[in-house]
Amino acid sequence: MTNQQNVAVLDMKSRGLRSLLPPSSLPVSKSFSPTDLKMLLKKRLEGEKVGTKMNAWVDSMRSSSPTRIRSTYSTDDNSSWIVHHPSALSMFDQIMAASIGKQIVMFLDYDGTLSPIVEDPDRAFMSREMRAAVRDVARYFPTAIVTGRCRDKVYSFVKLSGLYYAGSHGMDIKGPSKSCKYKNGNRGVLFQPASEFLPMIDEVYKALVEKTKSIGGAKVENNKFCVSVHFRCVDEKSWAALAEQVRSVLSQYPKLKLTQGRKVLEIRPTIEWDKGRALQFLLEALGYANSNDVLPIYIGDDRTDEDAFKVEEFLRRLVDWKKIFTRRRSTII
Ligand SMILES: O=P(O)(O)OC[C@H]1O[C@H](O[C@H]2O[C@H](CO)[C@@H](O)[C@H](O)[C@H]2O)[C@H](O)[C@@H](O)[C@@H]1O
Repeated sequence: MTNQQNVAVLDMKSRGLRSLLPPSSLPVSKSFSPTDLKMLLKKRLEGEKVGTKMNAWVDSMRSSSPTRIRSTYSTDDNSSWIVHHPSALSMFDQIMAASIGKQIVMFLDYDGTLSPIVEDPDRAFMSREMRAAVRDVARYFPTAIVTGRCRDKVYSFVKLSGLYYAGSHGMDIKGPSKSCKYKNGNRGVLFQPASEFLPMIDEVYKALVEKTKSIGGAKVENNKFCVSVHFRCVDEKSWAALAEQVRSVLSQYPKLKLTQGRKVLEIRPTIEWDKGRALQFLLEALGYANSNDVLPIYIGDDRTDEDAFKVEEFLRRLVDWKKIFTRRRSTII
């Protein structure tokens, strides 16, 4: 009887423990003290917490970069996103009407907006036609490239000196290297609100390169004030492993946070600064702080995958409009 009871108790413990530990790690004949059990339970709960977090990460990695098919909305559906956010091209005349008497300032995202999305981030080149369209727009309107990329890298792709560049998600802002004819112009502007994070970002970059080197297709990109971990070329089966490596590095750096882009995990400082703040900063630098005389236009791809041809067409129409408008005004005068 006693024996049976003992067996029963042992059985209960081992069944209970089996659910706390992976099967292979269960020493069947070992008896566990209440303290052991408490510790195991605590570990299990911690594990579950991390596990839940990891599942959430992987789910959101899966949902990043929706396909064109998923982002095509039916205009019949009143609740669809596109009804509330109509194409800038179809609203072109209305936008231009709203811009009369105001200075248009152009803000352009790079990846997925000026350049197509490609597998290798080092080969995301923009077309010659797109470069010409951006160059023309910048002739008529103050123009800034606002990107998650390192500023020098995006400059090496865009190769236009008359523009403002805000790299590292707006944490690295520089004015045009050639003379600028706009209001205050503020040609020499250089703003780096996260400069104290440089050594930390460099350290994290190295740690991530090391930790992810065994995961096929993973690529870590140093964007100076932030780091990108690309998983576009990683087999989906390894996404959880990759996310776990990123999490383990990030857990050592409470001053850094994780955000997500298109098939990319982005690690950046927890400062109150982003592309939106960079946009405000640039408007101020151009002399349009709290001004009603300005119409900022931002073109970015976000999650809806705007077609680069549409972006180019919009830029061209803007320049044509400006030329016609200027001609008309000078005829009236
Ligand atoms: O703000 P953005 O200019 O859109 O930069 C965001 C990230 O863009 C780049 O990655 C994306 O484009 C790559 C090339 O087409 C593609 O391979 C990757 O999957 C996309 O996420 C850039 O490489 C990242 O560093 C930026 O964070």
